[in-house]
Amino acid sequence: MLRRHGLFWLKTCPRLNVLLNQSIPIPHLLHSRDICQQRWYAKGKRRNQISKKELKPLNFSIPNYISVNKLANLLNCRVERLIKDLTALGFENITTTYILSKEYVELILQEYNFALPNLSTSTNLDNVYDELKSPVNPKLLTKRAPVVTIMGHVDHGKTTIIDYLRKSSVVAQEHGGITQHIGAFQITAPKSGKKITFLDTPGHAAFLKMRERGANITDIIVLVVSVEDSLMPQTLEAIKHAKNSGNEMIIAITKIDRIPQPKEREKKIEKVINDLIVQGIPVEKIGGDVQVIPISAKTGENMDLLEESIVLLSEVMDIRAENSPKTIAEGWIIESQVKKQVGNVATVLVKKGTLQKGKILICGNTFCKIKNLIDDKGIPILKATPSYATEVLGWKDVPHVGDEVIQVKSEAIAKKFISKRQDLIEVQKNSSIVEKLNEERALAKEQHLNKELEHENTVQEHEQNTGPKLINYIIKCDVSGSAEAVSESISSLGNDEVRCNVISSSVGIPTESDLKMAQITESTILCFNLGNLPSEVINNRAGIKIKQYNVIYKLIEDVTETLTENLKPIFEKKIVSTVDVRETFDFRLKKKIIRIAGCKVNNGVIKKNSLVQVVRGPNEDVIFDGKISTLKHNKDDVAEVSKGHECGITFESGFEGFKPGDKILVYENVRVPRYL
Ligand SMILES: Nc1nc2c(ncn2[C@@H]2O[C@H](COP(=O)(O)OP(=O)(O)OP(=O)(O)O)[C@@H](O)[C@H]2O)c(=O)[nH]1
Repeated sequence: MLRRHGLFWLKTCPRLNVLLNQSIPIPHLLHSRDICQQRWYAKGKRRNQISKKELKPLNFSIPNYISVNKLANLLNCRVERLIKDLTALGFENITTTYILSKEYVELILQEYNFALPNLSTSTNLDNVYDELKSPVNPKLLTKRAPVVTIMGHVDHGKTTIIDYLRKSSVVAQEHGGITQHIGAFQITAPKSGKKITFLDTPGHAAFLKMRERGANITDIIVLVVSVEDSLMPQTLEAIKHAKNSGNEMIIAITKIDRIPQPKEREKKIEKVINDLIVQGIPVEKIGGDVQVIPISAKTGENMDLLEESIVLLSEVMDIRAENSPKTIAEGWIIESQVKKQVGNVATVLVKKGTLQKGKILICGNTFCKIKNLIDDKGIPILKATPSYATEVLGWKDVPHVGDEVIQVKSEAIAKKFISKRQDLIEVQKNSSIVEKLNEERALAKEQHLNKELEHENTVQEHEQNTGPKLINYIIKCDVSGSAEAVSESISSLGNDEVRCNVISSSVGIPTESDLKMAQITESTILCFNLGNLPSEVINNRAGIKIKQYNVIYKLIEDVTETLTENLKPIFEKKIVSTVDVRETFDFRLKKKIIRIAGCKVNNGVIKKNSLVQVVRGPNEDVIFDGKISTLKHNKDDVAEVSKGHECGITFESGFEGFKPGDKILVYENVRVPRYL
């Protein structure tokens, strides 16, 4: 493992002395590529100074992964020497079986003065498709409609505003009254006749990620605040996102019809405005440019004003996009799902260019030849221009929400780039497997050493080493946005003892391979918004637990409960009776003399097999902790003796160290309820 901080290059590597006085920050091990790149960069000058003559030819090809032992063989050096050099390079706890990735091997080979073939390029998952895009040509920019996101606290009225705007009832169709995924649609503002595209972001905290994406692909954020509640936690969150995204903002104070009394209404609106000022929003009242519009989406009061404000602001912003016949189309996936009879469908918000039937799009690991474009009213359309959100049919696989869509010239190009991307994913996956393997080996070694030093609390140490207990889940949802959101909201649940572990999250009914994966990983499958599941899934032969939900907080509650049940039990002693030792008797049984405590029960009941502590003196020092062995009343064995009665007691493990004046505390171990 690499050291995370401090000087990286040490004196033991003579070629590295040049960097001795530089402190190179070392990022987390996972970013091995970055680490290598930093080192290459830091050493670039020095590298250029090494003449070609000094370099040794490399007569083997560098494998993607190789153990330290095998590398030493290839380099024809002793493995102890290689380990020493690796330690000097910043690796820790290196063993002969430690696996090195190609990037590290390249670095090491350079240290050993080998001539390297072309180094790994800096292509990564974020930029692998960049070369497909066309550079922006300012001359071709034309006006486009603003993309508006409505944000705010749960139940403050986002859906009702959208509902009013498009005059269709969305509120009534939703499960649990919560908007469960981003919907997008374009309206023509009735007064100005200008177009506005709305993204309907969900109000529940679980959908934070989707909302973040909404904020990033939007031009204007309409922040909805209920006049009755003023700013609430999710309003503050939305303000934070709005500030971070740098989008323009308009405030809509909703539900004003609920306060008909003008003076009282004015007072409440004032309070909301003041709360906004406290949050650093430059509203017009203090000379800022953020407009505040009190509205009622129920009665329609001031709704025209809100639309006009959006149109006006977008005019000022002069929002444009490139859309010439040659422009390569780009956009974002804002929703995706598998639809019965239609197949894979994704809503694409067009950023530039035009989507048309027959064009080919690439997105993540999938592509599509556009079969059809459908607008938000379910009507097929011929093309979708910038700022338009349209359902795109024809995807080979369901694309992920938030992923970028880029037009490509042919299916062959799409396939070529997808395979390039998949190679990168494979490398990344293998890297994490290798890292895990290296860590497991290091842990095993550590545990082996610990075993040698083992003493009474070894078990406890082991528990600490192995980390929290993982409760595994596989998530299946109707749309990929929900799958991500559900995964996001439960994967942070847990503590140091028990944690939720999301094995996978995807769209669609659980498949055979999901069930297999659940069996191998002992996972529960959480189904969200999937409707009725086939009985072969519910009653699967492997007995995999399948749980179904259509309200997100019920799902979170359930997972939390399961995690809580898996917390280690904690017991507390509860005293149920106290007994005084008054005298002691010696009783001869065959050849053995047995000592009996002659006692009186002060309160409660003492039972045969009761757990007891014998305590002594004013500090009640415990001199015995265990079970009683026999309980007698007069000369008879009895099951229990209650308050006020006398009894004779012997103790387990032959304890006879009691004397008159001692006290016996009878207790029960009571399980203490635990919470996450
Ligand atoms: N009287 C009145 N009621 C409103 C107004 N706006 C919304 N409501 C009501 O407030 C409740 C919540 O409204 P929604 O539009 O579902 O709120 P939301 O912010 O979209 O909620 P989530 O999707 O759960 O985040 C519903 O019962 C609406 O009828 C308004 O302007 N006036």
